[in-house]
Amino acid sequence: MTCALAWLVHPFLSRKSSEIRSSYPRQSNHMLHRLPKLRHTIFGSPISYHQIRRLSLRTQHRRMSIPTVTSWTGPPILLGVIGGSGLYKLDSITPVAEISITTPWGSPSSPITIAKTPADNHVAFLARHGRNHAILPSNVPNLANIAALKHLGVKAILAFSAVGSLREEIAPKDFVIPSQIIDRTKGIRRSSFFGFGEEESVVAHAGFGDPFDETLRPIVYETVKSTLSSHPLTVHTGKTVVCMEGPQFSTRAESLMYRTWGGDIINMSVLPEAKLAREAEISYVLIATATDYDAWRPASAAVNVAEVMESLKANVEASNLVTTKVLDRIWSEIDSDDKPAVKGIKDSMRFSIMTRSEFVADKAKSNLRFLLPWFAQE
Ligand SMILES: CSC[C@H]1O[C@H](OP(=O)(O)O)[C@H](O)[C@@H]1O
Ligand SMILES: Nc1ncnc2[nH]cnc12
Repeated sequence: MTCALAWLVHPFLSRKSSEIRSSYPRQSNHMLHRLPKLRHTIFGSPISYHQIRRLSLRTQHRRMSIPTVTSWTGPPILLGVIGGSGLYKLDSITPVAEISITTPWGSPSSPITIAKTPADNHVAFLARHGRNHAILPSNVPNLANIAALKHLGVKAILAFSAVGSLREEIAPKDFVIPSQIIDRTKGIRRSSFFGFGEEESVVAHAGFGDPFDETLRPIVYETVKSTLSSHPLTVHTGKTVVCMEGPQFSTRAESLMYRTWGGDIINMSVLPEAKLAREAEISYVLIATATDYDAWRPASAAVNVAEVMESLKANVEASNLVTTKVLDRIWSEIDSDDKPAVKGIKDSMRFSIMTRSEFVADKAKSNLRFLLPWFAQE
């Protein structure tokens, strides 16, 4: 049944291939000539639009009619968007290129789409569970996702997540911009760029008291609220998200316990994503969309995938509407290093790393410089 439902809601699977092809604007060679500012390189050498065009035709993504590149030298990409369940692409903004990046921590969940907002700002989008939703929450390559976005120059991430509601007043289809997190993951996900792998001998303790960026959170809340003001739903903020391991949903006893702990909503994805963004010195905000009442309501059936899917379609439509406004609004808060949302986090890890650089192995240094270019340079 799960498969059948996934098939129904998945935007690619549920549509004919001809529809998919035509949903992306075609860029003729002529149009590409009219974008002189977009310069791409492959292995450091500049390549022409004709080469990009030829390359892209060789890939499976040619049906999207956007070039596939391995690095980006076009306009700055200050904002990253991570799409969650149901949000495998952004329909409301214009894709201009696709980037395949490999990081010291592997490849991201999906190729990264560079897309243009209505105000012509370039943002990077990736699908957390992959475009075919084939990656379980416990298996999401969070380090690669965050490192790839940071490497592209991203200063803030707007993440989307489908969540269960632990409160009567948060109804399915409501939006929540949470302010706190309770960690109920089970230690099976790597949750730090430090202390593991090549970076085993590097100790760092990032501050995480306010897990979401407190400058951007109220701005995102106000923008989402005004964008959806005519919709029959409520936008909440100042709530706590419980992040559980999954993939199974909670028992009724667990769901009731999370309520006594102060949990308001529950998902399986915000961690370690938010922790890794903090270590990468990227401001992070979550837009959560409620899909169900989890398992705490005595008279209601406990959540199942069918219930989640039912809300998901409306949530995805509303999320696409929200992105048309919120991306440019966030951009205006991060377009210079003097803005509080950038200033507050830039260089913050300089004061969190305990290990002196002379004790760090060369490989660990080069890996960490992919993320934090200033690391061990002095
Ligand atoms: C599809 S129900 C459970 C699944 O949905 C949420 O995913 P995401 O946060 O990526 O939207 C939740 O965290 C679980 O991974
Ligand atoms: N009830 C729930 N528990 C965990 N993650 C979810 N994502 C959507 N609904 C959820």
